[in-house]
Amino acid sequence: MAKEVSNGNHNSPVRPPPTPSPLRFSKFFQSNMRILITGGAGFIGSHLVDKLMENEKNEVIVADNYFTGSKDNLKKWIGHPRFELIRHDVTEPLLIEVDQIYHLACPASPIFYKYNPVKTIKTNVIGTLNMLGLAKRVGARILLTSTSEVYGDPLVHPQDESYWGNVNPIGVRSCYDEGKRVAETLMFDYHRQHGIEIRIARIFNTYGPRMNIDDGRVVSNFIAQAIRGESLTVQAPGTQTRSFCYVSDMVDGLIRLMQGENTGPINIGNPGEFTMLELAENVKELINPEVEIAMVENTPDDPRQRKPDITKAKELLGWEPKIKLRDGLPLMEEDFRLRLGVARKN
Ligand SMILES: NC(=O)c1ccc[n+]([C@@H]2O[C@H](COP(=O)([O-])OP(=O)(O)OC[C@H]3O[C@@H](n4cnc5c(N)ncnc54)[C@H](O)[C@@H]3O)[C@@H](O)[C@H]2O)c1
Ligand SMILES: O=c1ccn([C@@H]2O[C@H](COP(=O)(O)OP(=O)(O)O[C@H]3OC[C@@H](O)[C@H](O)[C@H]3O)[C@@H](O)[C@H]2O)c(=O)[nH]1
Repeated sequence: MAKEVSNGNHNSPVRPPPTPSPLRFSKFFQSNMRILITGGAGFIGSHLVDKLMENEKNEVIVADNYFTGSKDNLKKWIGHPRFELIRHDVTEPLLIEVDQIYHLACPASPIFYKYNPVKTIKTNVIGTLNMLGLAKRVGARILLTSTSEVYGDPLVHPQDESYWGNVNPIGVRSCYDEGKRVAETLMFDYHRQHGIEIRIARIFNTYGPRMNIDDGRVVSNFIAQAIRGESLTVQAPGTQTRSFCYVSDMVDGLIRLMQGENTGPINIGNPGEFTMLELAENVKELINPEVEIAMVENTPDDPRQRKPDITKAKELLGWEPKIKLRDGLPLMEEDFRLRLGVARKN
């Protein structure tokens, strides 16, 4: 009979994890850690690749179907002996040998996740099942990038991890919100039932270089519009709030969570909260004071307020964000100007 261990976060005992792959305690001349990043060709994933590749003991494998990601984001690593890129859709099983899995694969921008909602659910549910099956087979630790959207249109503010959320189960955002909620459930069921080592990050709005220019998310929209000299499209009423985390802070938080001893869920985000009108005013002032701000129609079920309580991340991971919005926006502007081919006027 297997000895039962406590998972630290719950009173109920869990089964001990399966035996990790021998690769985790690897041999001479081999990397110590083989790390799979699903969705590694996307925005956050490619920055995570950059950070993990800095450690010479890591071998990084990216599996991505390029729906919203691109090989371009990884071009500096293609051909590197410690890097491998696989065109793969996570809704299909993947048979490889790895020690850690960062499971990011899923379109994140509302216009992309609503484009094919059934596929978004398949990605979240079947994709997460497949990655948990892989983790179980090889004894890998798996981290899921969940989202602040599991809190829906929150009635508690700021949101801490004990809040169960206020999600519309039949709305146009549900494919993503409910998909991620099921993905979290699957993670905990595999943990309790099979002893899989899990980590769950609830990511709040993240921004930075490499976001798709036509991504549709608010920071990338405003920066591209400001650079092109177009009006900044604030969706009504403009008083809705978000809290924006710079991508290097996010990557640091994800790695700490993976390497630490806590399953989560843990909020990772920047508690600096802004209305969309305030964001537009900041972008206008920093990037192009000549542009106008235009109020446009919003989409259904847009959350009215969002701000992470990061007490848990501070206490359990020793993590808090370092980059303020007004410092992060110019870093992103530089990358967008290069890609749009528009130089700054002096
Ligand atoms: N950026 C944010 O503000 C934010 C906030 C909360 C949660 N997240 C989560 O973080 C993760 C990464 O987000 P991002 O902002 O980098 O988004 P992104 O769209 O830039 O990256 C997602 C990546 O997943 C890939 N992908 C999508 N479906 C796939 C599938 N079926 N099989 C294989 N690959 C697939 C895409 O091609 C892309 O490379 C997502 O899981 C997202 O839900 C992001
Ligand atoms: O051009 C725009 C785009 C968006 N917005 C507003 O900006 C706010 C943020 O919208 P975004 O599309 O950037 O992102 P959302 O916060 O709605 O969703 C995001 O939340 C967390 C992640 O899981 C995902 O990356 C994404 O779903 C919304 O209130 C939206 O109405 C604008 O005012 N103008």
